[in-house]
Amino acid sequence: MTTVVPVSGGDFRPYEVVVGRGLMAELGERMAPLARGRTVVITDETVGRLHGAAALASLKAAGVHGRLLTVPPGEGSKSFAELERVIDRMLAFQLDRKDVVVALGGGVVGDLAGLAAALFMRGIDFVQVPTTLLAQVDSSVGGKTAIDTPRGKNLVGTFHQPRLVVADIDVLATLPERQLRSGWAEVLKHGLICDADFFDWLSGEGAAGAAGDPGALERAVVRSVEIKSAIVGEDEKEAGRRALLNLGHTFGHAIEAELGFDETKLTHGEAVALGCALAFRFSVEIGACQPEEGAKVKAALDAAVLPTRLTQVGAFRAAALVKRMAGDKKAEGGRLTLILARRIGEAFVSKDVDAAAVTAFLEREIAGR
Ligand SMILES: NC(=O)c1ccc[n+]([C@@H]2O[C@H](COP(=O)([O-])OP(=O)(O)OC[C@H]3O[C@@H](n4cnc5c(N)ncnc54)[C@H](O)[C@@H]3O)[C@@H](O)[C@H]2O)c1
Ligand SMILES: O=C(O)C(=O)C[C@@H](O)[C@H](O)[C@H](O)COP(=O)(O)O
Ligand SMILES: [Zn+2]
Repeated sequence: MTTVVPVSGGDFRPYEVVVGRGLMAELGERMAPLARGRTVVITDETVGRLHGAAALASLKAAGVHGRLLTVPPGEGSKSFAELERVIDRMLAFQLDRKDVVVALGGGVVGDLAGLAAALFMRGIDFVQVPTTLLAQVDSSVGGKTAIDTPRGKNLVGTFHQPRLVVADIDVLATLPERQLRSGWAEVLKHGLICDADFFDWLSGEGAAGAAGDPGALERAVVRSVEIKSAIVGEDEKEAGRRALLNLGHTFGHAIEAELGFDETKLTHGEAVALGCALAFRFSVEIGACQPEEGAKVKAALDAAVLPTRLTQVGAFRAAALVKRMAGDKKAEGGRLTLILARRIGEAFVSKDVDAAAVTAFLEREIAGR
């Protein structure tokens, strides 16, 4: 069964997220009304090899001319250098304002291609065809596009909403296990933010999704997209409620930056898992949340073989992590903003968090206490 989740609200043009099986074959047909001219399919080398031909064949069958533009796989492609190269190729292909970019890949391709589309001739349309679980449940929806700088994650970017998102559950069959589990962290995050029943299902019967069961994956993708769509519709530019989607990310992004964005050490999803565990433990420590809730979060993450302790990941300095956290986009005047929780399913934005308390907390975590 195919599910269509609408994304609408605020100032942006509404669009649909289509979730189901066998959708790659329908890509051309679904895109034809948007792509009056040509498309460039931006992908990475791995996804291009596995799914590029199917995407191009589907476009061709619908009379849409497409060509592939390939970037190296990995977080390193979210860079000024790669952005420049991609835009230069788009100019060399003589794309014009009526042409459409297709982002075929995980969150890295989506963030980079989305930013290239936003900048090219001051902005052209783009379509997200997410091929990782993480991209299907999170990065393909909501219009955040960005590259990293050595100073931090996603520090240069725009809000540029896609015209359409096509999430084919079948493409997840080729995804390595570790990537599937990374995406699962963002799925669990959606339950933790605002849907305790969803979290309970994910921790029980639904956990089959983390092991690749397509039925459970489909349900997890649909519910995640519904949750994200509702939040983005209310607050596109993260003036308030959208910051909840950053649960686990203030810690997570700092940890990723300290590891030099090396996903062989820690993927984004793993960083989010660890960040969620830390956010719940800190919430317990300040008395906002009961210890049993933190334990349930850790159990769900452990079951998905995701990290929950800094000591599992590497050696860190608390002061260095807190310095990174103060440079996060949610920080105001260097004062920390954290997403904390009252219970599973009820996260809240906490501004002006005491940096000394966070440092002391992290020192204990680093010492394994
Ligand atoms: N814009 C947003 O709202 C948002 C949300 C969450 C994450 N992100 C960003 O997304 C990025 C992480 O995305 P990701 O986890 O998808 O990583 P990724 O894009 O690097 O993909 C992970 C790996 O899986 C491979 N791959 C992708 N699809 C495949 C498939 N179907 N079969 C086999 N291999 C496949 C890729 O080549 C890559 O090596 C981070 O940069 C993060 O900051 C953005
Ligand atoms: O869409 C959002 O909003 C999110 O926060 C989703 C996050 O999972 C994602 O990693 C996002 O890219 C983080 O954004 P940032 O603004 O904290 O860089
Ligand atoms: Zn994320």
